[in-house]
Amino acid sequence: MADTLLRVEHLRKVYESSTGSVEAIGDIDFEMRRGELICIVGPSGCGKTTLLKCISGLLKPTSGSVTLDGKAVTGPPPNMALVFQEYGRSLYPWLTVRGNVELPLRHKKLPKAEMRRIVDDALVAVGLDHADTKYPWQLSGGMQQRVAIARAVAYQPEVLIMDEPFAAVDAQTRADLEDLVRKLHLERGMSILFVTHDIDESVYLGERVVVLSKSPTWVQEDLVIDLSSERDQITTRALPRFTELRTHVYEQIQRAKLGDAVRR
Ligand SMILES: Nc1ncnc2c1ncn2[C@@H]1O[C@H](COP(=O)(O)OP(=O)(O)OP(=O)(O)O)[C@@H](O)[C@H]1O
Repeated sequence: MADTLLRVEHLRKVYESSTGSVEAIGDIDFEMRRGELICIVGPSGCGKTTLLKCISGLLKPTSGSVTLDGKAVTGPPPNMALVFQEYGRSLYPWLTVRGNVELPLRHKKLPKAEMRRIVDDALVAVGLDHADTKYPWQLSGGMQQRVAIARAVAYQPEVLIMDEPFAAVDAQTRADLEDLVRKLHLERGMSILFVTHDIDESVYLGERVVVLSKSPTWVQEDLVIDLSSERDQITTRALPRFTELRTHVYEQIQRAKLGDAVRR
């Protein structure tokens, strides 16, 4: 694939323990181009977190490989950022918003003015430029998740991995954060791999939706989302094509749950 950023090849993961072994990932293969926004969906417990842990170098696969920007992933890659569902646990309560966003940049030893410029830019990008001196516990859940996203933006990773990032916020905040992700992708060309349980969210956000089978998982479908890149919560979700796509993904997940999809 031209300009491949991330390549997952024949990835398999079996958890071994004293009580036996669990094959979480059967055989996963997919590629992501630079600048793409891909959503991953699948039935509950199918192996999404295991897959992300292998991609982010936190877990060693049993076999197969992950390659980022041409380099084999054998530990957490420096050019990757992660945003998780538990924003409360990913922010340091004793640091201000600015301090939290700055933290991963500190080892880059940037001149002070450059660091300030990058952090200011990231805070503006997520709409938190007015809140830089606040502490996480003074912010709403949605604002805290914006801080986590600003930290990832400031770090300027090659790829941003998001694991169910909006599962713990209310519906209105979730819609705003989805639009923030679309904006970062469109305006900054960020490459984003986004795992979600929410079928509508996957179709609204993604340029592709990768549907995983039930565990031990494999890629049941890799669907191109042929909606315009300019999306908005009201008109896009009201399009007949949006409804067709979400119905299709829904049916695929039902098949995945039943385990009746046949691997070609
Ligand atoms: N450390 C572990 N040891 C043994 N089995 C595990 C371990 N972690 C996960 N599993 C098993 O691997 C399978 C996939 O789990 P995983 O958490 O990756 O799925 P998931 O799709 O992220 O789940 P959810 O939809 O609940 O977020 C499940 O059967 C789970 O019980």
